Amino acid sequence: MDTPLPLDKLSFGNIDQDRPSDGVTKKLKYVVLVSTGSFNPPTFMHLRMFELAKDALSSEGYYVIGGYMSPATDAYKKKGLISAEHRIHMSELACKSSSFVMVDSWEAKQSSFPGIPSVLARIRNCLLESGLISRESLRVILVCGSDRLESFTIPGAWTPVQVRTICRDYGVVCIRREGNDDERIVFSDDILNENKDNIKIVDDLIPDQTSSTRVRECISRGLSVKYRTFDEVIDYMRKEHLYLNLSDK
Ligand SMILES: Nc1ncnc2c1ncn2[C@@H]1O[C@H](COP(=O)(O)OP(=O)(O)OP(=O)(O)O)[C@@H](O)[C@H]1O
Ligand SMILES: NC(=O)c1ccc[n+]([C@@H]2O[C@H](COP(=O)(O)O)[C@@H](O)[C@H]2O)c1
Repeated sequence: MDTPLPLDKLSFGNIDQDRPSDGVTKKLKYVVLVSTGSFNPPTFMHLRMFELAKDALSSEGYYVIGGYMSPATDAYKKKGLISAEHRIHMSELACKSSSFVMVDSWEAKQSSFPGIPSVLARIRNCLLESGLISRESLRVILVCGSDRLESFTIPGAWTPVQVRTICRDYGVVCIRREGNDDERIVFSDDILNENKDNIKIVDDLIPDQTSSTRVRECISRGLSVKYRTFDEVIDYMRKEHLYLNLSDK
């Protein structure tokens, strides 16, 4: 299925002006951030992750030119996962407030589960084919939370090839979640440890434990989710009667 990658929010800025003031002289690299997830529904935290990753990478001399949320396909079959159509639409509503984050619906439209390396490769290839950026100056980096990083170490959840590809060929920015000991996770796993220089762990000064599960739970109990996610997402969920009954699927 031909799904064009949206490019409208990519911004190359003025790379000299944006050079960090701490005298970092290494050549700036353009970064595109990618977050895969169910986004069932998207929350403020899903967009905050991009802001946190961008701040962290900018301070190291990288230049973040854009970001993509990649909602999972229905073939992911996670409990309570509502249709990709709704999740894509809500992710698009969530991204409206961002100057640089877009939605790539390619993964969501696949009839089988493509796996994160394929999502990252697809985004990188589309960007290179666009002619906007050269292979040497582009880095595509996965943004995730601690639970995803930890899942890389759970036997059977991923193949070693997938984890190595993600960490070595792309890189990971991990946003610490629920006070997780991410450093220990990296240290105690062979593949993560051998790629530790490509894994950046980021703490939010204001940690936020919002999760989609908790948002769904609030909705099903008739509780407010205002200030947990975007008003447009709330309006959409209300209009479409989403998550009212958690035993739906
Ligand atoms: N509060 C948070 N702090 C750090 N990372 C988060 C947070 N919420 C979500 N993430 C990360 O966002 C990515 C996409 O998450 P996902 O869509 O699975 O949301 P979730 O809140 O974990 O969902 P669910 O509760 O349905 O499992 C994952 O890498 C996840 O770790
Ligand atoms: N082995 C794999 O490739 C694998 C395993 C689990 C999750 N995922 C990814 O995680 C996303 C879903 O995330 P959550 O389970 O956090 O909602 C999907 O987009 C999928 O790409 C991939």
